[in-house]
Amino acid sequence: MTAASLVIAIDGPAASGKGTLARRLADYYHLPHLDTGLTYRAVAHMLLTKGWPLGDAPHAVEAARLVDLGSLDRDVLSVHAVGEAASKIAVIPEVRRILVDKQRAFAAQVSGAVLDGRDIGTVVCPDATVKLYVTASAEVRARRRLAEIEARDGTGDFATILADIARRDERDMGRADSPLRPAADAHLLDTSEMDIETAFIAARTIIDGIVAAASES
Ligand SMILES: Nc1ncnc2c1ncn2[C@@H]1O[C@H](COP(=O)(O)OP(=O)(O)O)[C@@H](O)[C@H]1O
Ligand SMILES: Nc1ccn([C@@H]2O[C@H](COP(=O)(O)OP(=O)(O)O)[C@@H](O)[C@H]2O)c(=O)n1
Repeated sequence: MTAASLVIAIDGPAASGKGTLARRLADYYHLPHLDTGLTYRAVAHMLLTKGWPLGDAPHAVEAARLVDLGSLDRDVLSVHAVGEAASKIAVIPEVRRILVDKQRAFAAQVSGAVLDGRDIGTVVCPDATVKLYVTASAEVRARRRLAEIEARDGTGDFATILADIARRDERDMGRADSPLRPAADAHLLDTSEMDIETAFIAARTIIDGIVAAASES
């Protein structure tokens, strides 16, 4: 195996640190990175902007077709309310089908790629070279999200954020189409007691081990 075929799939619940890890790994291995959550957020944002209900499947499908991976604006889409809305439109199978096609095209680049989301190891890239399932306790995740919100606009309530995270976990893990769960061959990384650097080193150790074993075989 060569670095050119390295596809790293990272899944996990909200605020587990998968995006941070994905960006660090993409930088380290010189791979393009796609935060697939932004694609669901882009659909939700379009519906919210137009004032269409989040359960309006035909409009959500139309919005999904318009998603352009090259113009996903993280600053606009990372707002807490858009994440909440994204998990509501993410239950619509036709929306998932359209976005998964775009995500697979991204993963198929000759350079390889890093993708993070909820169903990368199970649905989008079932043949990924390495699959990581990043978790942390709901309390730790809520604390991280609160710190993030406070750093951005200075206001946030821990109990509300914890309840939002619990609701989002339930929706993401309980939906019929592509629920959040670790792929059978995913490596679990519980970052509850790891800082960002420690999680990055742990992930690299797993990836380098898999790449080395594959190049020997
Ligand atoms: N291991 C970690 N320790 C402490 N904070 C972390 C860790 N990983 C991520 N964070 C912080 O937690 C927040 C959520 O991380 P993020 O990568 O956006 O999560 P996700 O992509 O899973 O939603 C960010 O503010 C990030 O800086
Ligand atoms: N591959 C993916 C990525 C996100 N999503 C949905 O999109 C929502 C927002 O994803 P995100 O990754 O941006 O959310 P955070 O983990 O950053 O809070 C999730 O709660 C999921 O419902 C999905 O269904 N499948």
